[in-house]
Amino acid sequence: MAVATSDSILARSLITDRRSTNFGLKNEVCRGKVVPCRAGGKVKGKGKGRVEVKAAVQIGGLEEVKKAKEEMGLDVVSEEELREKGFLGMRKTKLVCTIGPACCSPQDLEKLALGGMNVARLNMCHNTRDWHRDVIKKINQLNEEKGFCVSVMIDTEGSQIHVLDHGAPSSVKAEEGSTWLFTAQKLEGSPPFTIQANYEGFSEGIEVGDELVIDGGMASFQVIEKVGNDLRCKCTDSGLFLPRAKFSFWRNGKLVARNSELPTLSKKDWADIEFGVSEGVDFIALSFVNDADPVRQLKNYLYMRSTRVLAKVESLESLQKLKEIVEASDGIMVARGDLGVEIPYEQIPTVQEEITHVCREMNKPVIVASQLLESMIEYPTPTRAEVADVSEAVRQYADALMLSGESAIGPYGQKALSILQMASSRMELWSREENRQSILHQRRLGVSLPDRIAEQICNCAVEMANNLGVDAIFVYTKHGQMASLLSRNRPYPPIFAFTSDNGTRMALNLQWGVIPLLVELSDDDVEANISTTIELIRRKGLLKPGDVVMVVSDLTPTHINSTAFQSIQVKTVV
Ligand SMILES: Nc1ncnc2c1ncn2[C@@H]1O[C@H](COP(=O)(O)OP(=O)(O)O)[C@@H](O)[C@H]1O
Ligand SMILES: C=C(OP(=O)(O)O)C(=O)O
Ligand SMILES: [K+]
Ligand SMILES: [Mg+2]
Repeated sequence: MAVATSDSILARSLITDRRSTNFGLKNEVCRGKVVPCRAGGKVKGKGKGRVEVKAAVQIGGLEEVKKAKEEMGLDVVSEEELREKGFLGMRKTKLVCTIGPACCSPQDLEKLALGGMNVARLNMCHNTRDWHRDVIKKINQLNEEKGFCVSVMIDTEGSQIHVLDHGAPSSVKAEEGSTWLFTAQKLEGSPPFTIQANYEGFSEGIEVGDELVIDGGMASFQVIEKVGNDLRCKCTDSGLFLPRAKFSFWRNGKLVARNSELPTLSKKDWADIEFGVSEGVDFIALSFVNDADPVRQLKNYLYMRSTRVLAKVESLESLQKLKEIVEASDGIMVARGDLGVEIPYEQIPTVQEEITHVCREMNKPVIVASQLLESMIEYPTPTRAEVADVSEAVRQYADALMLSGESAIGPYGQKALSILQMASSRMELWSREENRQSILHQRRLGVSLPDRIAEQICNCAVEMANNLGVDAIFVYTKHGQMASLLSRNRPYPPIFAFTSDNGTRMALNLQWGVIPLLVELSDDDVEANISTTIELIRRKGLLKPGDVVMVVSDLTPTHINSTAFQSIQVKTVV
């Protein structure tokens, strides 16, 4: 252990702790002995914890490139929010908006970006690839020309048994006691009381007496006869068939598990994935993941690309294999729409809390999705119950909240987004005041020593940052690992994650409390990185004298002779 200090007592007191970590120093380990070293670098000490920050020395043509990149450093929305609300007032919970016909013009997309949309979601169930391509192009333009930082996610269609044809353009009502035929055969004309399912094997394993539930409870039927593959059913609970309404079968109060017969990644999904990759999307969300295999398969396919794979938890099977799915993926979506078709409603709140907890433990970002402000698809105000649901997801420390139809087809998408924004800021403040962060336990993640050191550094850094009341945490990251380990601890101050990898920047957009910035970073000069980035934020007038920044750095060796460097430093801006 080495210590940079003007005070030999501090150095000697550290000897009592005999573990050889490399906290705050190049990792030359000496046990039980104080070895004085001369520190280089460009940071001058000025009393305890007080330093003078000098601009990094920039050389020749590099300067131009660096300046250009710096301009992309902080996105316009974070900058504005920081000016308006200060470091501690910044929203930490990330916001995802589904883009649909109601919000796909450049003007609408810009309003959503200004309103705090961090990730735009494109649901490949709907519309054409050309339409999606056009939206991606508009978002890229907003990012490049107007300084936004909006990531793009595509969401696969996946395979699910649903209504293909119900004989009407919109909804059809089923009255209690009426008898209906469910078939996979193509319908000729619009025969009454007949529903076409999308999958030939939809009735396999289904028995007379089973219950057929539409859209998780919109309407219910009892199977009264099986004719070949067709099912004749009697309506036991009246309701509506909507386009693409979902089927689930129940026996003795339990779901008859059947989705596993369908492939998670269909031919169309692979074509959509190829499309997404060629368009450079940042996230691919996989629908109806039942185990870790399709996630691994897709990750292998994406090998060496920065595209992140999110698994949607929306089936009974995915709950049974939750941990292996979380482990294999880069993040999770709690897709409550379909999940509510597969498990009884009353289980959704506890299942959501469990999933967010597991994701947090395993350090994977989690999105809580579907029906957050459902009534706003029609009305300009949410129900109070919806606001309470949103706040609960924030209280559980989900990384992100998602709008679906509220933004895709509703006329009040921007307002819905502003409600998510306000409700999350409010609950984050309350959680901080109640000191709820400290209640959360975490399991150890890392196996190798460097991973364990990184994890410990981030855990300690956040505890220190909260106790000291620092204004911001700065971290330098290649793949986003250190930034996400800090985020996992849900610190009070925002985490400014500096990276020279744009893929990492866009992926970090989904992580709680992280403001990702694209900058040119040195591979071996930590002090230069620190002074350049502090200067970058200070030049914008966002850091002022007296502000305290905690700097966490982790430099992995790039060649054999160099050493790892991991440190926590607390700097007061002068
Ligand atoms: N790209 C799109 N084009 C047309 N309509 C869309 C699009 N994306 C979403 N929608 C509409 O918004 C609704 C809500 O979106 P989402 O929750 O993603 O889909 P779903 O309800 O099919 O699961 C959809 O039912 C659909 O009517
Ligand atoms: C987000 C979900 O998936 P999709 O909208 O694709 O059905 C869901 O089911 O909640
Ligand atoms: K989908
Ligand atoms: Mg779904």
